[in-house]
Amino acid sequence: MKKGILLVNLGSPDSPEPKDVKKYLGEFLMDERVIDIPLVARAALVKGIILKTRPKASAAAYKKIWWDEGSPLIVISERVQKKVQHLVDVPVELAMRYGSMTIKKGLQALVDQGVEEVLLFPLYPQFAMATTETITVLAEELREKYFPNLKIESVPAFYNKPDYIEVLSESIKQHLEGKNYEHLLFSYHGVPERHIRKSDVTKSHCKIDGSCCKTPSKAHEFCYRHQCLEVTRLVAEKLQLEEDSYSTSFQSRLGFDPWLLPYTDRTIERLGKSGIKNMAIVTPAFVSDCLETLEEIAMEGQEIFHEMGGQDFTTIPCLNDDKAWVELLAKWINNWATAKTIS
Ligand SMILES: C=CC1=C(C)c2cc3[nH]c(cc4nc(cc5[nH]c(cc1n2)c(C)c5CCC(=O)O)C(CCC(=O)O)=C4C)c(C)c3C=C
Ligand SMILES: [Fe+2]
Ligand SMILES: [Fe+2]
Repeated sequence: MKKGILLVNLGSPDSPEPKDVKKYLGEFLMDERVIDIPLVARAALVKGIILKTRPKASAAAYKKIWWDEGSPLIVISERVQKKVQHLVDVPVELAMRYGSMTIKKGLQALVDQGVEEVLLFPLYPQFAMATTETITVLAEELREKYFPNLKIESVPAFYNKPDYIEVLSESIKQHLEGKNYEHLLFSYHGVPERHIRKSDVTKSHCKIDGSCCKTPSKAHEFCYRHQCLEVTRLVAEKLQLEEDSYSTSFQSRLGFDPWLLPYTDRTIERLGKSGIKNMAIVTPAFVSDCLETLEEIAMEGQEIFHEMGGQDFTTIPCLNDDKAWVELLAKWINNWATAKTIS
């Protein structure tokens, strides 16, 4: 059976203009695994409220980070795809969950090359209903409808794979070389607390406050919060960070529901107020820099820190097209193509 790979990331609008941002946000936020409320209520919230005001504000934010070649998230993902393709013998295509570079087009491109068995690779280290799950569910729906003879296997969350932790830790170490930072903040994209409860396969493990996340449980295979906390713990162990010199927070909350705590903006504020002058921040829920890292963290986060009296704010880039990361992706893909396992 001829094999092929489909790398999948989140997606971006076609341009930073409000009309394109509105179209993109409409598709993104109407996903039942992103805003997980009944359809009628979701449509009223998204179309009746969010899309009336947010596209203009989001478009202004996108304009600040947009590159000549396009959206950073897409341009970086394309660079990764091309570099990985040079290192493996199977076809590698790239798709986005939302926007123009659809998963359907990605699967079609592989089928057109004679591929019969696909490794679907969501580019997210941690599992979340709003990221990994929505990709695998949509790919399966498309397979049933358009590609019934195709076999699709998905890469599960890779947050605790030793070789991933090694590559991430090394990248953080390199970017902190020569920096006299006092605190390293691990900021992960947030999700509503409700999402964590919904993904609890045991239906009884999750305590939301995080007290459960250190108790071994089957629930952790699908617990975003546990997986984020584990990345922080494993990197801190690898880099031998001193206790109290690092912490974890969650960014980008939307709406009024409770999201995972503590919030990144409040944490930066608190660190600045507490007299920390030099801080660094890393964003390991994203493998590519994007609006949430380049604008919300590197611009807004820095501004908050400075307003609170902080001085040096170091933002560590995502893995992007880092050589070691590309080589690791290629290694996993080659392992799957030859031995059917990515380890
Ligand atoms: C770990 C990855 C992500 C999770 C989990 C996630 C959940 C999530 N996001 C929203 C709402 C928005 N996210 C937006 C941008 C955005 N989100 C992610 C990743 C995750 N989102 C990325 C990589 C990006 C950047 C995309 C880019 O083009 O660079 C936005 C749009 C921007 C804005 O208006 O702020 C929204 C809205 C929800 C509701 C959610 C729920 C679980
Ligand atoms: Fe998001
Ligand atoms: Fe937990």
